[in-house]
Amino acid sequence: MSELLRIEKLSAGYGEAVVLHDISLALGEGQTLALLGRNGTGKTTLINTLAGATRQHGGSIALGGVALHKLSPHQRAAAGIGWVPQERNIFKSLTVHENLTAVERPGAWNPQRVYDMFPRLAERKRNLGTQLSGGEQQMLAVGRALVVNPRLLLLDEPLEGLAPIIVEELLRAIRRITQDEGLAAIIVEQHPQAILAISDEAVVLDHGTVVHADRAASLRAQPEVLERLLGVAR
Ligand SMILES: Nc1ncnc2c1ncn2[C@@H]1O[C@H](COP(=O)(O)OP(=O)(O)OP(=O)(O)O)[C@@H](O)[C@H]1O
Repeated sequence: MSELLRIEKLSAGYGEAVVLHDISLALGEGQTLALLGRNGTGKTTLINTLAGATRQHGGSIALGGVALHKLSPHQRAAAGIGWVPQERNIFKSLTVHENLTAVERPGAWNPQRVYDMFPRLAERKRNLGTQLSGGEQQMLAVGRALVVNPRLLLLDEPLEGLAPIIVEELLRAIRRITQDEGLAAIIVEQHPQAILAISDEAVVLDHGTVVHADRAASLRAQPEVLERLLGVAR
């Protein structure tokens, strides 16, 4: 398996404030990484740093051997970063279809494939972003990241605040994207059960640094470690 992402001795934060310290990790092509940790431990900051939305103070990030440091968020999207931020950030004044076509780039994913995966979005094709439920907005945010045809998908708490039936639908889609289609992904979650089950690797952050890294299946099989690191048994 060839390497897709390499982060070395990364420190980053907001303005002068340094939130992430000395983070090193690597991810292979097609692999899924569960990024775990309690509230406020730096998960979103790491995702935002990969997407280019924070200030990098030191260290390096390379995607497919290309250094990201000097690239803007837009250039990082072109380099292969697909970002689904915690706030979803869909274009609320555009229709579902326009949200997808506005950012579409050539590749395997196109709006029709997104509609095949999320039939609810196909039904809402001509609705504005303001007319969507939270779950539909999240599906659109995932679809919008996919039609950019990224090499690495970043999902920041994609299941947060959604009804159980929508969580199931999104989990099925994420499984299809990462396992069947083999797209590499980093998925942030505070509640590890569902995400560890569909991930290859797991990293736990605390106080802005990596405190545990393991195969996802191995971490999932150690409830006492999960309890100690995250305060949950499974
Ligand atoms: N815009 C910001 N400016 C300054 N500090 C920030 C900003 N956003 C987050 N922080 C700080 O960075 C630290 C890590 O926050 P972050 O949101 O990355 O954690 P998290 O693990 O994603 O938490 P959560 O699960 O609550 O989203 C926190 O101490 C937070 O207060």
